[in-house]
Amino acid sequence: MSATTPVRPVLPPDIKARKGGQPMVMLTAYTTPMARLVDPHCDMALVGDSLGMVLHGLPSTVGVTMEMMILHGRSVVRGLSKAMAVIDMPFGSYEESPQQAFRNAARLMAETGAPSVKLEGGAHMAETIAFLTARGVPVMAHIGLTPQSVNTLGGYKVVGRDDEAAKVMADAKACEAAGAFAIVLEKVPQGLTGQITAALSIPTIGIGAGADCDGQVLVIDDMLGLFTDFRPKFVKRYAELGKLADAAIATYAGEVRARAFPGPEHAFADVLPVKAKS
Ligand SMILES: Nc1nc(=O)c2c([nH]1)NC[C@@H]1CN(c3ccc(C(=O)N[C@@H](CCC(=O)O)C(=O)O)cc3)CN21
Ligand SMILES: CC(C)C(=O)C(=O)O
Ligand SMILES: [Mg+2]
Repeated sequence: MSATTPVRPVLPPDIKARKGGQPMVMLTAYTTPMARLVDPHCDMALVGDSLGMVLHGLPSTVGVTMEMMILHGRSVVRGLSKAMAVIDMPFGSYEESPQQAFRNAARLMAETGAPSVKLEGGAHMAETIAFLTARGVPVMAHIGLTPQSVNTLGGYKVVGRDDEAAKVMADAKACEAAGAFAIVLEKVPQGLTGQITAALSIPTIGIGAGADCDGQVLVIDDMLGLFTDFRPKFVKRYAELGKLADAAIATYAGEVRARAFPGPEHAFADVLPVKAKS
């Protein structure tokens, strides 16, 4: 491509068109440097509200605010040149009414530059998804385990076993009918994931939902071994960066205490020779 040809950004219709193709790749990113690492390899970068737990030490995603999502969303968008940003709507910013959801989604998009939002909920959010989609807000839905509802669900358990399966399928179909461009399936049994993926004309993106999805997403700090407070079964560790960092910090601490760091190569020469005292 010539230097004068602008790279056309990936937009939600491009993602939607990849239904049934090669699996799409999505990771979270919360900052510019992480976005730069994710961008060349991924189709989408998720500014997940998991940032509340991973970066801010919150006990769940319930305490995440619009201000936190905007600050991190801006940071991520600055680091992307190829992958499409998706930004989570935080708890309390969209559930009240379609109007509240539009006001906050528009703010997230306008103030971060992300071309799409994600919100948790199935059939009960369908009216809101349709309202947003009709007004220029592309929506990725998130069903199955919806972490913002941890207090009503009572934990981060599998959703959609036994008699619950029909409800998850109905949620998926309701989100599709409402105009969602893709759906995240979290901690859904793999057989049900396959049925949902086959039944829908929009892509499914799985996390703990097995292989039968149109794409996969993970929290980047989990797969890099940087976040270790909990380790769901669905996380595969591709690196142990937390362990590498611990070893590096321990070495630094030892060298400082032993006066082995800094060495002369890390220091600056004086302009004039320091005169020896006579
Ligand atoms: N770092 C991180 N990774 C995530 O995947 C993630 C977040 N944070 N924050 C928001 C939600 C919360 N999620 C979670 C959190 C914990 C488990 C977990 O501990 N799962 C265990 C079983 C727990 C149970 O049955 O109660 C597992 O083995 O899957 C799963 C998903 C997924 N999301
Ligand atoms: C786990 C993913 C899907 C998410 O919603 C997040 O990172 O907040
Ligand atoms: Mg989330």
